[in-house]
Amino acid sequence: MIANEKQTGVMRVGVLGFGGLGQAAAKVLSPKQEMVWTAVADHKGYAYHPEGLNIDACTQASRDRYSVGYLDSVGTLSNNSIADLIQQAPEVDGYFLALPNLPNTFMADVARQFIDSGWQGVLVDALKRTSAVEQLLELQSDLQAAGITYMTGCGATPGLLTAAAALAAQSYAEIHQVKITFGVGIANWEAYRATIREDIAHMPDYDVEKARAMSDAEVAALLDKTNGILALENMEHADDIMLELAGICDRSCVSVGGVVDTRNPKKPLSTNVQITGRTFEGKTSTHTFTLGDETSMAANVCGPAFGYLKAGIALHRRGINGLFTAAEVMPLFVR
Ligand SMILES: NC(=O)c1ccc[n+]([C@@H]2O[C@H](COP(=O)([O-])OP(=O)(O)OC[C@H]3O[C@@H](n4cnc5c(N)ncnc54)[C@H](O)[C@@H]3O)[C@@H](O)[C@H]2O)c1
Repeated sequence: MIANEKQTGVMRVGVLGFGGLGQAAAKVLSPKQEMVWTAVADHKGYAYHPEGLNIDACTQASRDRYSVGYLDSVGTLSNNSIADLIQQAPEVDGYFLALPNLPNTFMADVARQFIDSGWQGVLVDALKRTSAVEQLLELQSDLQAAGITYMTGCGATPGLLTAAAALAAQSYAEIHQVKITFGVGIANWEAYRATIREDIAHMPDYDVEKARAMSDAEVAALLDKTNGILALENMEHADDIMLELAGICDRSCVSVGGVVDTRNPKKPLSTNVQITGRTFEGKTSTHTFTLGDETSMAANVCGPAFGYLKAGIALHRRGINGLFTAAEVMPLFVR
């Protein structure tokens, strides 16, 4: 058995959702010494082992039988997998919520399940929509009272790029514009069903409910029409509210758009954030932070998510609970 986290320094980590991001998250964790992956849930079941889960066995169960709940000895099938896992695994220090936010109220509902359960620890999400983060803000005092430290918007965008904007803003006396442009390349859309549906929801004539209700065949037919490309602009993205909450600029100064190629792992363009402002000397300038083209969406979401999980655990240990965003806390590198 792994001794208590405070004695060993090892943090016990759970991943909720075992799709594209959840499986990548488990791979990101596997060489880490400071974190051990002990819990996972998907929509049909969960698996838990206090000494760590076997990534190959979990991936195989998910691929061949569509749920980690089928795993021998560590797996349990459940229609209420998140609530059941929370009860079965009280010593998990923190969870990465790699779950679809479909409907747009889902993540706030999951947060309420944690609040009601009596579990205390750290939650990290990679939420995208402004309105989803607004729902979590309404839970601020409940999270504090429950002893939960919740880090929201901690993926790539929002997340890494929002944090880069917050850092770059320090050169300026006034921020005029933050422009985020992302390029994502994935070999096949079915590896990231929720991500692609949530992106489709931003297209003209679509919304979250319409995209959520689409069958796989309908998604494939839409992608056939666009040659596998989703081009998105002026998206409702929580980078805006996060930078506003951090006191950096009004949300109207922030814009997010990008291109997703669902048929080619090569990025269609380089992901970047441009921060334009005026210095104290009156000069207008732009800082640009560009992600390396070789880094995948999964690397740029899961790396930051665990960096913020570590930062959240440090805050939680100091008795600091409640909701934080990626724009107000520095992620801590996980060794
Ligand atoms: N912020 C960012 O930069 C960023 C980037 C990419 C993706 N995302 C977000 O990450 C999320 C996950 O995306 P994905 O493509 O990996 O999803 P996916 O569809 O590949 O996987 C979703 C997983 O969640 C599980 N699940 C669904 N409902 C559940 C429930 N009620 N209880 C337990 N498990 C449940 C499914 O079984 C599956 O394992 C999406 O919301 C997406 O928007 C954020």
